[in-house]
Amino acid sequence: MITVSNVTKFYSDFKALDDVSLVIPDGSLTALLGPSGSGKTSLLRVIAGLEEPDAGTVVISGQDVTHVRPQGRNIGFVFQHYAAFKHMTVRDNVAFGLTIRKKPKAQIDARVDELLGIVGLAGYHDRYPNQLSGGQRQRMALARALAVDPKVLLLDEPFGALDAKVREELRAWLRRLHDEVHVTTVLVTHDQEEAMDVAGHIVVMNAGRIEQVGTPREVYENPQTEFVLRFLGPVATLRGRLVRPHDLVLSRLPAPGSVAGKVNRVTHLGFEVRVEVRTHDDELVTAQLTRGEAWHLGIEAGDEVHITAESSPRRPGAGAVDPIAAR
Ligand SMILES: Nc1ncnc2c1ncn2[C@@H]1O[C@H](COP(=O)(O)OP(=O)(O)OP(=O)(O)O)[C@@H](O)[C@H]1O
Repeated sequence: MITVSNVTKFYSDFKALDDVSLVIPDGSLTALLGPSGSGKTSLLRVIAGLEEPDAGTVVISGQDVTHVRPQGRNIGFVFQHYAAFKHMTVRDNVAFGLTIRKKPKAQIDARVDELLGIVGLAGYHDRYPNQLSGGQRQRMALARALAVDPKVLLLDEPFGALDAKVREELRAWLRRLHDEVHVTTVLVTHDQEEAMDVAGHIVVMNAGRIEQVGTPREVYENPQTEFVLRFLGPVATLRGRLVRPHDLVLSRLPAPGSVAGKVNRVTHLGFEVRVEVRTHDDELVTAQLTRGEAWHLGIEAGDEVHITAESSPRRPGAGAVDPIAAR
């Protein structure tokens, strides 16, 4: 378990972290999610010991490590622009931490084989980093970080520099890897889809503070602040109330609490259909329908419709969100 208590971090007179407290459970995969400058990297660096906080403490597995150097914390790291040792083979890069700990050669060879298998680079022992693709290099970096059996794995935008398709593959792969090795993992990302896709817990950060902590479902379906609601997905405004566009229901006939309007535009985006409605109070509202729903309604520009806002957690069958059962 990682326990961060009342951590404040200044860079000169700029407060990058403002009284941050957080508990990261053992074996979890936690994403620190927030816009650029919200303090994600600073928090990760404080956990890693690369930055010392101005106030507060960091405890890892019961040990107060606030003033312990990174080398003494038993953590593994991977950064976005991972600096591999270019003159060393994949084998030697992965073995590095074990070699400097003077482990026996047979033990190192066995561990390297095992790790290269886990990260999908079996047989790549003798290549050099410049003979690998970007995604393969990041996987080698993960193998290297895992080699010394860290208690905690810290990843700062590890797939940030890669193209969308490779990122997606690596995310799926990271999830599987985490299921296999269960090392407590903290991942920094500014990409909400990446966080929702890969993490079991999401810590939403804004301006040096934590806005909300929860499972992907909790933070998406029960956002505690307007910031979280807006950061995690699109929002529409209906009579001043903020809702997700897919929680807007359109009907031909008025319903209790519905708002009347005229369809401005219908956009077909494959599975999704966006319907822009100008209400009679002159609000412009975009509802998101499935193709089936849109077809069923047979809606076209110029039609009169009635809009109702539904909140997804209360939709029949969905039930309340159970923080334990969700993911
Ligand atoms: N070494 C530093 N000296 C001065 N200011 C810094 C330093 N490192 C970070 N900052 C500032 O602290 C704030 C938080 O930075 P941090 O890197 O933690 O944010 P972030 O959420 O990780 O952002 P990004 O997604 O852009 O990396 C930013 O405003 C940044 O400019």
